[in-house]
Amino acid sequence: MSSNETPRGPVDSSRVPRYAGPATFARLPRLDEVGGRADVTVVGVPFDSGVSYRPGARFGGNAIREASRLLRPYNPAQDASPFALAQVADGGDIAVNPFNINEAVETVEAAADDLLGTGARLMTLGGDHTIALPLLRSVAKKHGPVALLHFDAHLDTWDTYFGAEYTHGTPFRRAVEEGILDTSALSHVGTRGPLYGKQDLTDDEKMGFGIVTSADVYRRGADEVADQLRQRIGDRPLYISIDIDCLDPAHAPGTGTPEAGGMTSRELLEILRGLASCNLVSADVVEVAPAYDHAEITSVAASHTAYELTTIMSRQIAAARKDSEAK
Ligand SMILES: N=C(N)NCCCC(=O)O
Ligand SMILES: [Zn+2]
Ligand SMILES: [Zn+2]
Repeated sequence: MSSNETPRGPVDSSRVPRYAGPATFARLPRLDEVGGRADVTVVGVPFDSGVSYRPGARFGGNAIREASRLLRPYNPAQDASPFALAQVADGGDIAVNPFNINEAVETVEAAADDLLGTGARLMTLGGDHTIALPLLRSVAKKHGPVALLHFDAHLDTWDTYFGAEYTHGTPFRRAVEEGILDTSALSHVGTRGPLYGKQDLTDDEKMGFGIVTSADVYRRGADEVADQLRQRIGDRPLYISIDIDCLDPAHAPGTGTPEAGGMTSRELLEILRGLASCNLVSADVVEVAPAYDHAEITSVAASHTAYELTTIMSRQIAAARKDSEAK
């Protein structure tokens, strides 16, 4: 979008009831309806062949789109209208091979290359957590090694499962091995639950990760946690990967590997709002498995999470545009 064009926003819910018509994220236009170019492209990756327990996250993206019908255009928590500040559009799904993980990973990387190549930032809706690896590869091609903020019950830095390198429990070990992460700014948030052994933590720390457990969030509060994370990240290009199982199963029952004792959706949203000044280059929300959901609890939480992330990106795009116009 050039600076003098007005972004095309969502369908007006006061004219067309929000439950009518096919779902796009937040009722935004499809990418092809805005000439194939957007500032932020929302894209689904219906892939869950990398899971170690309950399958079903392949249906996550569309469940989030359905739940996002109720999002409204003004975000008071960030005092911004994200879809007016920048062109946000729904790029549909990346169609990947469910029977060949390696091929699926390659397909996601190539599709992300194409989308990022248009100048857009990506707001990806998973899919299981395997897809974070090809997304990070693509982002690193554009920005160099990126800072990573990983919200998850799990470390996802394990080595292999049944000999498989690309799974939803291993993307961040692969990413560190490939040198696509800035190892001076890696954090897990929301970590909890049983591990295979203490070595899991030793390995993870060696890779450079800091851990903010879900109990830390509860004890210290969202603002203090966000402050600490912001300091660690600085002005590095940042990728945020959000496994919805970072939330307690009470707040996100619809997921494949639930763990008790997680964050509330309020804590997650507040931490994200506290990161609004970070240079967020792309993000994902993964592991929504609607078959285990009730009353859209999980997909509503995921849709609001994606909304906050989109708002952060839109605000930065608008601010950068203003800056360059002033020059
Ligand atoms: N990324 C998610 N959601 N889960 C990873 C769990 C891996 C395991 O079963 O040990
Ligand atoms: Zn997880
Ligand atoms: Zn995960």
